Amino acid sequence: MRQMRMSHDEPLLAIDGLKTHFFTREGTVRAVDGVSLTVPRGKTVCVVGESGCGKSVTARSVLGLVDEPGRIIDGRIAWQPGAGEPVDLTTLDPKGERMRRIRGGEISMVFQEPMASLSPMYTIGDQLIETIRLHLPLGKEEARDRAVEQLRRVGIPRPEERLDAYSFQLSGGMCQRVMIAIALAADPALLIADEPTTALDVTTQARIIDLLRDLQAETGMSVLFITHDLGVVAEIADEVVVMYLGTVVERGGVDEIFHDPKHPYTNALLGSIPRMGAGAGRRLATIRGNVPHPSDRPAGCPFHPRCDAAIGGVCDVSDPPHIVFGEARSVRCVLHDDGAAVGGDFRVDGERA
Ligand SMILES: Nc1ncnc2c1ncn2[C@@H]1O[C@H](COP(=O)(O)OP(=O)(O)OP(=O)(O)O)[C@@H](O)[C@H]1O
Repeated sequence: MRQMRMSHDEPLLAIDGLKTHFFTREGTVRAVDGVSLTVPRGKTVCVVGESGCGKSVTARSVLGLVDEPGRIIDGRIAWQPGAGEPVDLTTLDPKGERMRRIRGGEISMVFQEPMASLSPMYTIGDQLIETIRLHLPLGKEEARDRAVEQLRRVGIPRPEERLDAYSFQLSGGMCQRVMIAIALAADPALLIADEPTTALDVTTQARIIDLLRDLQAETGMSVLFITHDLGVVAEIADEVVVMYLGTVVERGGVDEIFHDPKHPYTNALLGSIPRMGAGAGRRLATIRGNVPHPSDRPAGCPFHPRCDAAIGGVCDVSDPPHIVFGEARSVRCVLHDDGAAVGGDFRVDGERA
């Protein structure tokens, strides 16, 4: 079932300078603090970083799903599924008609806990058919046929029977397949997957990743995939966005990130991937220290207290420069603030982290 999408150069989604803060009694939590990234048409962009870096809050900001006491306080999220003018999602009422049509219709999301996302009170079929009828002008029978087709598409055996099952009768992997079927029910242009395999066992994880890759290739949709697992990134990404403490520290194509990482944080993340055949006695490198809480952000480069390459009097004092090497290739680090050091075509952007 290949979909034809209008091809033009603008990215499907362009997040620019997004700031989403939580105004808690204890103070302001700058969970997302100036994030810029783009999702091109038909590509999979992975957002990677340790827990607490702001990956989920970035994703939830796109769909107007930021929990209280959070608020988008700055930035733009340009959404352009067709050839017309982009809509800035930050300007839409999160509970309004337009956002409700976009959410689940044009942009869908799957979450980490499939069991928690499905209601135990209704059958799989009820929940799938409800989503289909919400977004597509189909009668009951047609919606039921489409529901069966959707379950078949995500690899659920005997889909007609499974329509009458409840989530608690299915395994975690099957529930995640159902969630993916619901997410894709209205053929969205963008699927946001927030750690969709983290709660699953390793074999099931691999199957779900394969499924998402196949569905992406079949439909031509774009995918924004959030994970802390660089092994998963290697499997599925076209482009990678590395986040640290509410900011994007590096962006690049998947090969560039794995073979030519520029930010010490990216390097450290790569050093912590378990490798096949590395030898049972070999200890895995871990990144020293922890991600500080966003309300307690260090001065200068947020990564400097954990960085082996940090320069005293520089990294602990000044914001790192944003160095742009190409459209989807950039790094925020003073180590590359020198043409001779990196070579090639680069410029230092005026914008600061
Ligand atoms: N409702 C909230 N109130 C206050 N702070 C919040 C709230 N939701 C998220 N945060 C804070 O925002 C920061 C970013 O959280 P986020 O969930 O986006 O991180 P993440 O990178 O997705 O991590 P994980 O992989 O653990 O989900 C965290 O420090 C978190 O404590």
